[in-house]
Amino acid sequence: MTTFSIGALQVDRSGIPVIRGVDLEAKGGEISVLLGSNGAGKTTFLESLSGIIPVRSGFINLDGVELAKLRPGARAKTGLSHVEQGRTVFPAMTTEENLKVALHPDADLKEAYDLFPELLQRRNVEAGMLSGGEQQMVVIARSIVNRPRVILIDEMSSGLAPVIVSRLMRAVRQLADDGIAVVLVEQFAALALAIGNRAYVLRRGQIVYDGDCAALARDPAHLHRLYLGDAAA
Ligand SMILES: Nc1ncnc2c1ncn2[C@@H]1O[C@H](COP(=O)(O)OP(=O)(O)OP(=O)(O)O)[C@@H](O)[C@H]1O
Repeated sequence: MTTFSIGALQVDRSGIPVIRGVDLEAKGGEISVLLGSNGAGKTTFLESLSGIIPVRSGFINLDGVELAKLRPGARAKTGLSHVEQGRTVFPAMTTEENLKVALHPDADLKEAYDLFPELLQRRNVEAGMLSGGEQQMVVIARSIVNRPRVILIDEMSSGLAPVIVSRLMRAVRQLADDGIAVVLVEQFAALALAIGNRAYVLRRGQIVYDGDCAALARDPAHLHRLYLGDAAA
């Protein structure tokens, strides 16, 4: 079973420490939910894992392979996939062309369409013409065509209607049930905790909660205090 293990991670932005000694473990078959208020460092954390920005120190280990010094493409080849914020489809290309962009010659689109069968009837539509929810489906589906072991998902729900968000959450649960280790950064804390296994709360670049999703979901007041820190004490 996949183990994605991050330890003592430190990341700076413009010379300022943003991630300050983070430990996190994500296991295959599980959703690790990462919560935290705006500016806590969630996007910076995911970007440092996939190699978009460099780490200052610490380790990023995927099933015994150390990733922290590898380029983004090499990290992807070891099985790490990153669904970035902002639904970055290629608008002039069709749904299917978008799905094929990152496809290895020996891979196929079956799993992408199994995850989101609704994309089949939209396969020849230009991605720029799709709804926001459909575009998010394309981006998530594209992230699995090369069979990653780990998927990092950043704010997939922003600006989408609740019924679409629920649909996406079900799909993300399906990915974990298929054995992938999912790290889910999400503003809709209650929805994410409902499908997740392990929860982490990040505040000012440090983990202030590491525990069960269900326990945190049962105690919204605790979650609120974790978000706000001393200000809520
Ligand atoms: N390109 C950058 N250069 C310098 N500082 C940055 C840059 N991007 C983000 N930061 C700073 O790093 C900190 C963490 O930002 P980050 O976007 O990682 O937080 P976040 O938890 O993802 O927030 P949000 O929920 O708003 O996306 C913030 O203080 C932010 O101002």
